[in-house]
Amino acid sequence: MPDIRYLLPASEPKFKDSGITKAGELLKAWNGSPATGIGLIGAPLSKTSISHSGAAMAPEAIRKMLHSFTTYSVEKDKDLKSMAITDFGDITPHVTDLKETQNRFVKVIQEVLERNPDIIPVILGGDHSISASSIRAFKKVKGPVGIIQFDAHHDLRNLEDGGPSNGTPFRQLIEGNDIKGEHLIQIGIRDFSNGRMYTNYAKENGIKIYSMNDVNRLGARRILEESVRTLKSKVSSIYVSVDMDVLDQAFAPGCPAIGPGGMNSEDLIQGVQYLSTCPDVKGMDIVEVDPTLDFRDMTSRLAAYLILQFLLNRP
Ligand SMILES: N=CN[C@@H](CCC(=O)O)C(=O)O
Ligand SMILES: [Mn+2]
Ligand SMILES: [Mn+2]
Repeated sequence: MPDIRYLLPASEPKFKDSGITKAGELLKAWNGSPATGIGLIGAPLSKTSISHSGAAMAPEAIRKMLHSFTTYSVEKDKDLKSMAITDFGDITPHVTDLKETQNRFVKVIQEVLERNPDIIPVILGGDHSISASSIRAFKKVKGPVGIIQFDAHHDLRNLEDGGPSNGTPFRQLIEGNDIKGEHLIQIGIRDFSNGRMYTNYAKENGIKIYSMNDVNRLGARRILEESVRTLKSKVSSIYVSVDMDVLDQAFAPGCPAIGPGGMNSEDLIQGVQYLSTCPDVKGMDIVEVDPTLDFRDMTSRLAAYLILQFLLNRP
């Protein structure tokens, strides 16, 4: 670029405050050597969604929204500016072969985890189908895994009606013997969003359900403390799966399956912040954000904020 004062590449921010670092600046492309800390992996797949979804565009939108935050937490008086978030990029889906795409997701995430044993992966969906691949890879590398799933839905649908979709990831994991039912805890399950057959399937398989009434009665923090305590006595690591439709529609307009009566964003934020203090929590995904449905990037921005909260208490 020719050296003319005030003439900058279009991609550069138009204003730089010398006292502020933007959270987007923490993203550092993986250089191939073993990384530590939080590592982002994009899993841009939403052709597997039952409802119309553009969630494949979420990894890009969420990364962009990191630039709307600074690195400073006023609550903790802590600046994250010297930390890095390793960006592993996005996994390339096959255009038409969804099973091939899901296999690729397993293989790539497995290889990233094997070559970076100390990273805490944050996988950005994509619709919720990606969690079946991601948790399968996670278990291959880390051993028995317990799951804390934030979701309005069980995602335990039968596989005969539509094959592996965003409604089936936890059914696939149970039927594939990747996890036991007792290693899955579902938080935020809500009315008129599920079928009795699937709630019964959850109960018969020992899955612990905290409905929205439980969240309102006990508080997310107490539920998470109980969940971490239960899981850590049974498994070697905990994976958190955040389906953003666990939130009330007022907080997550960019999810395909929005509805009323869900969690508020503050409870989810505090919950993720608490989970970031738990050494047994070794991975997370954020799914079901569709930037094409979103309003003023509210849902992508909240997803980016959750990543920062997840980073906040890491050494
Ligand atoms: N992960 C989302 N699962 C929901 C929504 C499915 C959809 O409509 O796309 C479910 O199975 O009901
Ligand atoms: Mn859901
Ligand atoms: Mn889901």
